[in-house]
Amino acid sequence: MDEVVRLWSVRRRYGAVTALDDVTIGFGAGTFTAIMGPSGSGKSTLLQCAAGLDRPDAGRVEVAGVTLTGLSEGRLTRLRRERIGFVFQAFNLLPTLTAEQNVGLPLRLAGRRPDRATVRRALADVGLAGRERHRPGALSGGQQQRVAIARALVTEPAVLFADEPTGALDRATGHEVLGMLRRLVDTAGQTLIMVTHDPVAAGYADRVVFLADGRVAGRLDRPTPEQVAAWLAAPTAATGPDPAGRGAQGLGGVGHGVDVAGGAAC
Ligand SMILES: Nc1ncnc2c1ncn2[C@@H]1O[C@H](COP(=O)(O)OP(=O)(O)OP(=O)(O)O)[C@@H](O)[C@H]1O
Repeated sequence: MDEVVRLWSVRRRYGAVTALDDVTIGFGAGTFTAIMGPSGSGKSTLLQCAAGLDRPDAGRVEVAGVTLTGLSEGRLTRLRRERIGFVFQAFNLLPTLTAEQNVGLPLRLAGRRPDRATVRRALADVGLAGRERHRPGALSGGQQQRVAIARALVTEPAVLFADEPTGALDRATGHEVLGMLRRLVDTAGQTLIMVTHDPVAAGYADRVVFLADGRVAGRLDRPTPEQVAAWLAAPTAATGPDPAGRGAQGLGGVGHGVDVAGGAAC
């Protein structure tokens, strides 16, 4: 399978803290991956490095066939604008702009005149036809996140990164947004990489990658929320020093599709 995003031996330190430690991982085209792990395990750092928002100290990152390492700030910014979409927990919409104007913003930043039909289609694709003139304050949390998703997708990015996209939403609204993201992957072939703490949210993904102490500690294919919760409930066993024991202790009863990677490629 083609990989849209690939990291090779990526390391990122902040002073004495090693946030990412020799991470090698690939993300297939048209797949939905959830990144999970305890607080401080390096999830956001992984996302930021993969999206070109942060630069690793060592290793290589490739997005849509372009190696980010060594790109000038200008070229990196252009690549981010044209090939990468990002959705945050806090929506990050501009409150004085309408939904339509918010969605058109990335096109303006890329020096393109937003075509009204393109912007309206992006809003319709996330179920917001008829809300084009609403400002964020007149929209519900779920609708605001849909505007943010339309904004991230309007440039037709090769990959969409989402950092806790349902963290600020109630459970029912979160399900709606996750269902919509799932459909984007299934029907439009969107590649999606999402950080989440929520096993239910991770259950929408094709694969869960678990981080611990800045390393890839394991992965779970076709995850159910119960399998994800079982993994998270035994992180020490799952990432312990004995590779043979890790699988047996950390994943008891989890079933098929489970792999303990221990920092190796996924
Ligand atoms: N800009 C920074 N300066 C200093 N330390 C940082 C910085 N960013 C991250 N770190 C540290 O790197 C480690 C990994 O942080 P990161 O935010 O990637 O973890 P996370 O798994 O996303 O955590 P959380 O689930 O709490 O958001 C942590 O120890 C964190 O304190």
